[in-house]
Amino acid sequence: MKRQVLIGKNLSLGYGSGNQKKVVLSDLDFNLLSGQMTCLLGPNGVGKSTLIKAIMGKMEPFSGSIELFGSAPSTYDRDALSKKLSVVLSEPIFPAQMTVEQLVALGRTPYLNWSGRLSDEDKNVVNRSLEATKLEYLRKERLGELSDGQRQKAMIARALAQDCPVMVLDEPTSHLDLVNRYEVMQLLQDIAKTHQKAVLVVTHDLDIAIETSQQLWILNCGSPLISGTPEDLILRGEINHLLPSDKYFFDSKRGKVVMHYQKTKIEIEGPDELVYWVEKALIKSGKPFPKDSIRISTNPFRIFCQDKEFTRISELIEIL
Ligand SMILES: Nc1ncnc2c1ncn2[C@@H]1O[C@H](COP(=O)(O)OP(=O)(O)OP(=O)(O)O)[C@@H](O)[C@H]1O
Repeated sequence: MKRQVLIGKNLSLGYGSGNQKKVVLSDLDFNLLSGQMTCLLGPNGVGKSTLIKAIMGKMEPFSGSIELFGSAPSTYDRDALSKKLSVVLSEPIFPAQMTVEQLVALGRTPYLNWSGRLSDEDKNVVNRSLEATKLEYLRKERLGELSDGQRQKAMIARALAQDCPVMVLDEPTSHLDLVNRYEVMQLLQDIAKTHQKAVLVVTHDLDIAIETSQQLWILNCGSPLISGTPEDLILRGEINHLLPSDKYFFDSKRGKVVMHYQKTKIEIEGPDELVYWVEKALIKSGKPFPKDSIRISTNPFRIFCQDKEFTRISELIEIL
C-alpha cells in the first residue's frame, strides 16, 4: 500500500522579501509516495534545488504548505528530521581526510547512543550500504583521493546507511559513467520498492529516469508541476513540456529525444530502422543529397546508390 509521505499544496517558494522578493516556484502541488522512485526533471534554473531546500526545512514557503509525515519540515528538530529524511546534495562538502567507511558510518549518527559507538547492527548497515553501492574495495580510501564518481557513490552509501523513509538526492549520478548511472538509479528504485521508501531524485537524465522510475515530476517555468508515470506522460505527449523548443521532441516510438530534422527529398528504400539512420547521417553530414535514390539491404548490410555499393554510411557520404 503506497503512502503519501511528502505533500506540497499551493506551494510558492523563492528568495528575499518585500520589494526584493523573487518567486521561483508557485502554485506547486505534489505527493511523494512511499515504495516508489520519483524523478524530478526540469531545465536549469527552474527551481529544483530550491524545492529540495524547502523539503529539507531550510526555507519557509512564501505561501502554501509542505508536509513531511504531516508536519512542516522546518518544525522538526535536527535529530528527528535526520531519522525521516536523508539528503544527497549535488555539491557535497566533505572532509578530504575522512575514509569512505567513516563517511558511510556518519549515516548512522542519528541512531547512536550517548557513547557515540556503532553497534553491531550499525556496522551491518554500513557494510550493507557499501556492498549495495559496490564500494567495499574503497572502504579505507580517503575521500580526497577518490574520483568524483566514486565520491558521489560514497555520498549515496552514506544516505543509504541513514536508513530513512524518505531519501532525496540532487543529481546523484552527474559524475558517474553511463553504466554506473543506470546501476545507481536501479539500486535506488530497488530500495524504494523493497523497503517501501519514498525516493526523490533530481536528474537531467531523461532516458534513465524513464527507464528506472515509477513517477516523473516535470517542472517548467510558469507551469504547474506535471506528474505521472513515465509511460503515461509519454503517451499523453506531456513529456514534451520538458522540451519547449521547436527543435526537439520526444519520439515515443524510439523512446528518446530527437531533433526535428528537415525531411530529405531523396527516396530511400529499405527497412524503416535502417532508413532512419542513413537519413540522419546524410542530414548531419551537410553534404548535398545524392540525386539518385538510395536502396538499403540487410544481411549483408549494403547501401546502393549511383550504381555503387557501400558497406558503411560514411563511404557513401565521402563521395557526395
Ligand atoms: N540563494 C539564492 N538567492 C537568490 N536566488 C537564488 C538563490 N539560489 C538560487 N536562486 C535562483 O533561484 C532560481 C532557481 O535555482 P535552482 O538552483 O533552484 O534551480 P535548479 O532547477 O536546481 O537548476 P539546475 O538544474 O541548474 O541545478 C534561479 O533563478 C537561481 O538564480
